[in-house]
Amino acid sequence: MTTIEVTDVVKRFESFEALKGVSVTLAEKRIGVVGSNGSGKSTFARLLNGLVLPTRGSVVVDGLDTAKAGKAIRRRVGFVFQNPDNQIVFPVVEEDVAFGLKGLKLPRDERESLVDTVLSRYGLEHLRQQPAHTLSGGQKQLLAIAGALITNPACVVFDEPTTLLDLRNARMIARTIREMEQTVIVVTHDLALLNEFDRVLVFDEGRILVDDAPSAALARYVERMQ
Ligand SMILES: Nc1ncnc2c1ncn2[C@@H]1O[C@H](COP(=O)(O)OP(=O)(O)OP(=O)(O)O)[C@@H](O)[C@H]1O
Repeated sequence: MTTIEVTDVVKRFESFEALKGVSVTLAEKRIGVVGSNGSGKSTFARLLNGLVLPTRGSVVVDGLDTAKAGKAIRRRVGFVFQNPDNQIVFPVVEEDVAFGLKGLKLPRDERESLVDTVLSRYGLEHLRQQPAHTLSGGQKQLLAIAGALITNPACVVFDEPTTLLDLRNARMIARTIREMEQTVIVVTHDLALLNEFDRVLVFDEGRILVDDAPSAALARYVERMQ
């Protein structure tokens, strides 16, 4: 289990405060993050593995501060972006999925075996030689998840993982997330995705407005949106 301690975080982009003092400790296995457009959810998600650093305050992951140990934290906390096209960097599926292993200096057979395992876990083994840009939207999202998981992070942050997908692929990704062994933190507008989660945070104008079990938190969110 991963514990992430966010303490009094302000994030400013030039003069705009996207986060206005957020404090929360995340230690549950499945945490959802919802809120209106521009409320700071993506900024919060990116803080959790040091993709964004706080202007004030701190983010500490299992005792490591994101401002000082970003690289070690990104091995522990993976990130899946909303649009898999932003995450796919190599032309061929098997090369792309292996990207996270670069720099780890693994022997070739060990690397190959990790690639085999992760491709088969996400049902992508028959596509391994295929150009990544020819995959369907759902397959690309699975490839992005496979690429984030190949280094076996303890926690994975998803930023709107089902937004670009059709119903069938959205359901497949939802099931994939539900079945993951890792700690997952999911930013989404798809409230049904969070039904069986442990905890839901509702963001509003750069602050956490509600922090509760899914049914209570989502009811407050829906009420507020009316
Ligand atoms: N790099 C940046 N530079 C300037 N402003 C930014 C930057 N990143 C985010 N913002 C601003 O911070 C605010 C919060 O953005 P964020 O992406 O965190 O919202 P969000 O809740 O994820 O929204 P959405 O649901 O639309 O994805 C927005 O007003 C956005 O314009």
